[in-house]
Amino acid sequence: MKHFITQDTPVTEEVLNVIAHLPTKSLPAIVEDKFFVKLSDLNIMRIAVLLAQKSYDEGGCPIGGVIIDNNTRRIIGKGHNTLVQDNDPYNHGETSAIRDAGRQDFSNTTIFTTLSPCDTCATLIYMRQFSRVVVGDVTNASGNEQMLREKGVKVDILEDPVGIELYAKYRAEKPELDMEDWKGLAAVRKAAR
Ligand SMILES: O=c1cc[nH]c(=O)[nH]1
Repeated sequence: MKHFITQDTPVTEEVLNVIAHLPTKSLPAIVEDKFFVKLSDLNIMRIAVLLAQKSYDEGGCPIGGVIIDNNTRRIIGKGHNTLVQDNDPYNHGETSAIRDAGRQDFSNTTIFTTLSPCDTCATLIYMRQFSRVVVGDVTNASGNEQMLREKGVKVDILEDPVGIELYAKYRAEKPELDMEDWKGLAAVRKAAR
């Protein structure tokens, strides 16, 4: 059957939003491989930011992640933070995308994250041997980029102004949630002392 999104489909925000919302497992039936080849790093980061927006709209922390195969540029995993939605003390944008991709060899893949990875996500990124991480926001948070480079992960900064604005808005609205999510409950308690 012909794919719904083909190599001739223009790369628009609306199409990227559909891809963000579709289950990853359904993508091969709906999106032609040649469409993925057309997507630039900026386009993939937009998908991650649209996932961050989805989380924000659900009342959660606005951080999204997308994992692509370096050769085919096909999306093999994606997700967003669900600390609030799932009442899960640890489901970050990156871990959500990694869980979606499953237990596999990530050494020929790139993970896009809308926010600079926290200590735990950064550790997971090098422990699972990702070849590259693309970071969409080092304005609101940063710190693990150098460590990742030293561990052999290629780090590219590709800031997305919409994602940066969204995160700054959320932080201003929910500073405690931001701190709990990024630094843990220990940091929240320390700040309250
Ligand atoms: O890397 C991070 C940090 C905070 N929250 C996330 O979802 N990811």
